[in-house]
Amino acid sequence: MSGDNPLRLLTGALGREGRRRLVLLGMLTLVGGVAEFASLAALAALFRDWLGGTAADLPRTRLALFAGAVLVAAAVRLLLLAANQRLAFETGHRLLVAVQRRVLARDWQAHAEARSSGPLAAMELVEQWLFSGLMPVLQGASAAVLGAGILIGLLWVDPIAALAAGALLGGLFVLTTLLVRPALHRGSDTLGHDYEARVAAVQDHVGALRELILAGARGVAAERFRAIDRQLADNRTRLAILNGVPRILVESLGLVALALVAAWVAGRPGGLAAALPTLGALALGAQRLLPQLQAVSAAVNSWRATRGVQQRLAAMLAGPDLDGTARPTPLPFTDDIALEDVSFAYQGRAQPVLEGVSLTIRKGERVALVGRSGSGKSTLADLVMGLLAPDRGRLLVDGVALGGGNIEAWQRNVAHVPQAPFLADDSIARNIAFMDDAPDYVRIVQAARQVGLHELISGLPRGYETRVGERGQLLSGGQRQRLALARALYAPAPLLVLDEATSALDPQSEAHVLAALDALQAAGTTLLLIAHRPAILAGCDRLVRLEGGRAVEG
Ligand SMILES: Nc1ncnc2c1ncn2[C@@H]1O[C@H](COP(=O)(O)OP(=O)(O)OP(=O)(O)O)[C@@H](O)[C@H]1O
Repeated sequence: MSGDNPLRLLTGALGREGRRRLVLLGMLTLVGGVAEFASLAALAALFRDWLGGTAADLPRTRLALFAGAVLVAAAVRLLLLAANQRLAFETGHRLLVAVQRRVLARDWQAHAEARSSGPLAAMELVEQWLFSGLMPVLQGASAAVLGAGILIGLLWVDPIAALAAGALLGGLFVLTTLLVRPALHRGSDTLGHDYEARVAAVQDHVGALRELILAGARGVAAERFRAIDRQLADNRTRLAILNGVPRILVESLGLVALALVAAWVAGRPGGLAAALPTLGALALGAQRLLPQLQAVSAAVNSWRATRGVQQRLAAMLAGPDLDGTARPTPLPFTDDIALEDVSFAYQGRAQPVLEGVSLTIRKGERVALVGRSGSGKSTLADLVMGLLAPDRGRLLVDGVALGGGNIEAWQRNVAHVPQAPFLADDSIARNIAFMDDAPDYVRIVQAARQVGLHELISGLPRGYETRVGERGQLLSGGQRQRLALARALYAPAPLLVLDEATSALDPQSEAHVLAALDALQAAGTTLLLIAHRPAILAGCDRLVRLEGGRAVEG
C-alpha cells in the first residue's frame, strides 16, 4: 500500500481479502441490475397483456412474475447494503492499522522530526474518508449498475423513450457535476491539513496546560482553537452543501425530464392506451432511477470533496510497512562496543554534532558521558543504541560492524532509561512489565525493591495495581524515573543506557539506584550513563567528556 495516488490508496487498503469482497460485491451488483431490469420488463409485459381488459382479465402469471422480480430486486438491495457496509468498515479498519504500522515502522530520526498530530489525526481522516468518501463511492458504484439495469429495462420496453430519458438525465448529471467541481476541489484540498491542525491544537492544550495557566494564556489558546475549528467547520459546511446541490438538482430536474418524456410518449399515435406500458415503466423508472442517479452524483462529488483527506492518508501510507518477520536473536556481545572515527550531523544542520569520535566501551564497564548541554551526549548514546546511524565512521560490536540488517539484533541487547521516561496510563505493575503480555509479579516486586519503590507502592490502597495516570502524571518526577529504572531491571539487557535518568532523585533514592547499578554491573551489565551528579559519576570506571564534537577521556 504505497504511493500518493488516492485510487491506489483505496485498492491497497482493501488488501487481498477486501479485493475478493469487492469482486463479490460487483457480482451481486450485477445480479441486482438484472433484477431491476427484470422487474421493469415484467411490469411492461403485464401492462401489455392486460391492455383494455377488466379486473377479471388480469394475467396472473405476469403479475406473479412482476412481484417475484421486485422481491428479488429488494433482496439483492438488502444484500448489497450489508456487503457495502462490511467492505467499507473493513477497509477503514485496514487503512487505520496500515497507517499505525507505518508510524511504528519509522526510524528514530524520522519519528523525532515528525509531528505527532499526523498519526492522531489519521483516525479522524479515516472516519471522514470512510463516511464521506468510500461509502458514497461504493453506494454510487452499485447505483450505477442498478441504474444501468433500469435503463436497459426501459430500452427494452421503448427504445426511443429510453434514449430520450437517458440523454436528458445524463446531461443533467454532467451539468450539475461540472457546476460544483471547481469549488469542491478548492475546499477539499485544505481539509486534511485542517484536521491535523485541530489535533495539534488539542495536543498543545493537554501538554502545556500548566504553562498556559501560569502565563494567563488559556483565553489565547481557546481563541486560537476557535479560529482553527471555525475554518474546518466552515470548510466542511461548504463541502456538504456543494455535495448536496447536484443531488437535489438531479432529483427535481430529473423528475421534470421524465415527465416531459412521458408527455411526449402519451402524445404519440395510439394515444394514452398504447403508451401505457411505457408510461408504467417510466413511472417505475422515475421512482427507481432517480435515487440511483442521485447516489452516483453523490459518489462523484464526495470522492472529489475528500481529495485532500485522501492525499493526506496516501502520504501517511507512503512510508515502509513494519517488518513482519520474527524478532532477531540478539547480536553476540561479549567483548566491547567500539566507535571508529564517528561523525554525525542532524538532517538540515550544517554543523555536525560529533566529529571523528573514537571510543571503546568494554563489556561490564560503567562509563559516564559528560559535557556541556548540547555537546552531543544523547546523540552519542543514540548512535551506540543504533537509533541513529553515523554519517561517517562505524560502530562495531565485538568487531562486527553495525548497519542495515543487524541493527535490530543489536538493539535486543539494549535497555534505555531517559530523563523523562514514557509511562503508559496503566497500572504500576504493567508499567514495570512494559509490553509484557504475561507479567511476572515476582520480578516486578523485585525490580521495585531494587529502586526503593516497593514500600511506597505497598502503602498505596491498590498497591501495584495503582494507575499512574497519563504519562505518569500522578507520580512525582523522581518516582517516574525510578519506575522507569525498575522497568529496565525487570527486563535486564547486557547494555543499560541511562540518560539523565537520576536527575530528579533525592539522596536516599539515589543510594538505592546506585546499589541497583552496582548489582547490575556485578552481574556483567555494561552501563553507559549520561549524568552530572557527583555520586553517580564517582561510581563510574571512566568519564568521557564531549567537547566541540570530540570525545576526550577524563
Ligand atoms: N532531532 C534533532 N534534530 C536536529 N538537531 C538536534 C536533534 N536532537 C538534538 N539536536 C541538536 O544536537 C545537538 C546535541 O544534542 P544532544 O541532545 O545530543 O545534546 P546533549 O549533550 O545530550 O544535551 P543536554 O545535556 O542538554 O541533554 C544540540 O545542538 C541539539 O540542538
